[in-house]
Amino acid sequence: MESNMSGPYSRLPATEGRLASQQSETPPVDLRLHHALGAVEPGQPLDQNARVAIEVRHLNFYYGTHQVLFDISLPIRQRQITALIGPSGCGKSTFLRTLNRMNDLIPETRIEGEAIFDGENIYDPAIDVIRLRQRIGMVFQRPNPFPKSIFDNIAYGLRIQRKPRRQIQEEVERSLRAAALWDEVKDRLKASALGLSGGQQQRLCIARALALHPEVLLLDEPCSALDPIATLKIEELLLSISKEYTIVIVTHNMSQAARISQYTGFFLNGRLIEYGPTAELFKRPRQRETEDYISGRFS
Ligand SMILES: Nc1ncnc2c1ncn2[C@@H]1O[C@H](COP(=O)(O)OP(=O)(O)OP(=O)(O)O)[C@@H](O)[C@H]1O
Repeated sequence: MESNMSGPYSRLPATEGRLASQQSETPPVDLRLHHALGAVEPGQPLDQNARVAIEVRHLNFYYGTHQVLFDISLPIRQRQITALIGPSGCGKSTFLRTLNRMNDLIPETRIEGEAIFDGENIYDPAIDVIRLRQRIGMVFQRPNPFPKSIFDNIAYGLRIQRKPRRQIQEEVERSLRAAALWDEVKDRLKASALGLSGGQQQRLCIARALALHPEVLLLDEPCSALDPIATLKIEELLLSISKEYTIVIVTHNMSQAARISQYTGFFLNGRLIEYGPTAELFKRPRQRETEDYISGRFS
């Protein structure tokens, strides 16, 4: 066990939004809603003054001739957590990867529209993509530490940036502390990162991203390979760093979206059906499809 379940999380179920698809019978809607929302109000308090970090406008995306995103427009607000939910294959991950041009690595993809970040269009061919990915970091579904020591995993990017040794040491500690991992690993920084538990590895990957001082952190189902306790640790960590970082998280776990985010976007078949404050989207969805999804009528 990585931690005691205490504090506000002790009352919350860690039920996956995919529950219905894993059972032969769909649970009653009110039970699903209970699972989705838990015993607390959905949604973190909004910062009403939060600026827009990334303004996405009329985004279309194609794999070859296959269009998978249709006219997506939404603001990603600064130092708030935005959750992206929706059934499998609806385009959440593809959308997330458009935000730091990770899709560029996939051949024969095409994008239309724009995403304005710090006054520049992310899709402008003149953008320095390496720099963009430092400013908009990414953490993936499966923890993917390098087969190196814990220290070297964090130091890797800093060494590429030719940071002085002393600064690297400070950054390693700062990042591991921010990722709530320092106390667990401070006595074995030279040990292989592959010896850490799955949850620790994922926090290491978050620390590795934070070491490069990103402004935005994109997380693609970061807890899907983790047990409920490790999942709650990641959620606590995201809540603590969201005061400093803009976070966008793809999740299949509706209770997770309801617990940790200020804003939620619901995707279906490549379209953004609804976007808004998490509390409103979960309590008073405006679209029938959103209501059907969050109440478990399909998954
Ligand atoms: N590399 C790729 N090449 C071609 N098609 C792809 C590729 N990646 C995803 N797709 C297709 O794009 C669509 C959207 O997929 P995407 O992974 O973005 O959805 P998702 O909502 O994140 O799904 P999941 O929740 O299952 O991860 C799907 O039809 C998928 O098959």
